[in-house]
Amino acid sequence: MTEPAAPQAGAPPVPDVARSVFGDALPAAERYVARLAGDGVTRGLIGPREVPRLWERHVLNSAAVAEAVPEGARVVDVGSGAGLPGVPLALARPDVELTLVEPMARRVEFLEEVVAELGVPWRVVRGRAEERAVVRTVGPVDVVTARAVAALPRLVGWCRGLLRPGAQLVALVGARALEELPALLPELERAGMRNVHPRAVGAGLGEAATTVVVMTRGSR
Ligand SMILES: C[S@@+](CC[C@H](N)C(=O)[O-])C[C@H]1O[C@@H](n2cnc3c(N)ncnc32)[C@H](O)[C@@H]1O
Repeated sequence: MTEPAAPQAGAPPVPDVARSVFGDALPAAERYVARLAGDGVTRGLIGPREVPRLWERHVLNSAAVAEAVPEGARVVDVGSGAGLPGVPLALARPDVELTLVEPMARRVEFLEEVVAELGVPWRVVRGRAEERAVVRTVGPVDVVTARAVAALPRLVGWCRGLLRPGAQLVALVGARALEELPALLPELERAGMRNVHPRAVGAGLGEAATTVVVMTRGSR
């Protein structure tokens, strides 16, 4: 995929667990982290205080999503921002076919540069998930991933058109969204989603372990 990464000034050290998560793609993951720590900060995509915790809080936390994604899935990462969780997911799981969807021009530019630097076959699409042109270009897919994009009911409304019936939405959520989940179930079901459940992922990744909410689009 890419040559081994040269150590970069300012890039945080690689945690041991990253080797087992990324395997042969570790050099590519290191390049991505170096780019986030450099360009990502100067261009305002990542806060400078995030740099020391880029691996655990962002990259490994995103790669943990891989556990909830079936083999060979067509995946769209919606509201990808600087590439999270899509980029670490697809580096950890080269079997998936990844599209990154993001409306903001400077973030799209960053994502296109990441794809070019890593020499990977991912698509970057500029637009909002719910736009007809985006749905026409991208969908329908097997899995939509999202981190920190919107509350679940709104996210479902935006992503429905991208999900084929039976496809899954996998959303990384914080503690508050998890607490609110039981109260949201009727609304999510009215929006056509089935089998909505939280799933712990990334056991063994230390502080990068997290929870995703997984739900399946029904047939209507
Ligand atoms: C808080 S950022 C999170 C970025 C990234 N997922 C992460 O975890 O670092 C939310 C992102 O969602 C994008 N976004 C907002 N509304 C969107 C929509 N309707 N469709 C796709 N992306 C959207 C924003 O441009 C922004 O990049």
